[in-house]
Amino acid sequence: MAEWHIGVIGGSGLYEPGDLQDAQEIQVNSAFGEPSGPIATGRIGGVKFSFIARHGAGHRLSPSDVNYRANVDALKRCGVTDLMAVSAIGSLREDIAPGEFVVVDQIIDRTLVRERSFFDKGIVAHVPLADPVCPRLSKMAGKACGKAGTRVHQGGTYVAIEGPQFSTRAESLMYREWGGDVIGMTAMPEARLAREAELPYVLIGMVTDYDCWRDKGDVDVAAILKVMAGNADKARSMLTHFGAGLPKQRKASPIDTILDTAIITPKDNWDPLASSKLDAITRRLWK
Ligand SMILES: CSC[C@H]1O[C@H](OP(=O)(O)O)[C@H](O)[C@@H]1O
Ligand SMILES: Nc1ncnc2[nH]cnc12
Repeated sequence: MAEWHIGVIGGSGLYEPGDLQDAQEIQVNSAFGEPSGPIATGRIGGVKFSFIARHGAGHRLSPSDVNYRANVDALKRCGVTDLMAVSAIGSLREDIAPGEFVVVDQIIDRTLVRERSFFDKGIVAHVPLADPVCPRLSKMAGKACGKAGTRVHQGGTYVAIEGPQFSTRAESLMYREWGGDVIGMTAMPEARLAREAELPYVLIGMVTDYDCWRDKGDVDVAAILKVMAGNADKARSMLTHFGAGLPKQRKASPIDTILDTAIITPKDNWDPLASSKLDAITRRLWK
């Protein structure tokens, strides 16, 4: 059993975590390039948290420009044990309304041009991804959303599009046919990379709009921004309740050691350059 250390990736609208005590801002270098910005570390409810704003200060990075590998690697270097993503999402279902939260449990990946693996050269790994989020964290996050006073949907399929444009109406209708419940632009490759970094991942979507399947018009960014401000307050409250509600000690998760059975390249054949880039992620296996 060990201490929790929650990494938080704050999406559109959530640029700072709120109630972070003993806060410090640190710059963390990654062998995978530049993270989106500095990491704020501190404690919420006595639990360690490290926070990064996904789109950087002032929201300068588009979903395709976010260096997802560097962000996950930098948080791993800080020693986080688990990863919580908070994201603005559109709804593909009548019953999921703007202002509500969805604890996502499945993802359909429609992204096109992103680095999606830490194991792209010199060491080959195939991690399982059937269930891309951690059920334990999802349950606790759902409870925390409820305590923050928002209606929460426990489970839902997120369609990850490349963006930055919103979808065409035909695409939006097709995603509904596919079983998509919500839509966004960032859950992939983030969830893939979290799994490769042996970090249990939870994704809390804050609904801002109905995408374009429902009404005649377009998705309206001005309307999104209005809903987003209220959502961000609720997300900060959710983080406070989440920190307060965690059990004192963290029990091991199967995801903590997922690379034991995923790396197919024998250690003797590991490329030294790949190995040194992957030092934070594979250090556990060096012994
Ligand atoms: C501002 S609406 C579109 C934008 O918001 C979401 O970002 P994030 O997932 O980081 O909250 C969505 O994925 C798009 O990037
Ligand atoms: N309708 C939508 N499509 C894609 N990403 C979104 N993020 C928030 N609303 C969205």
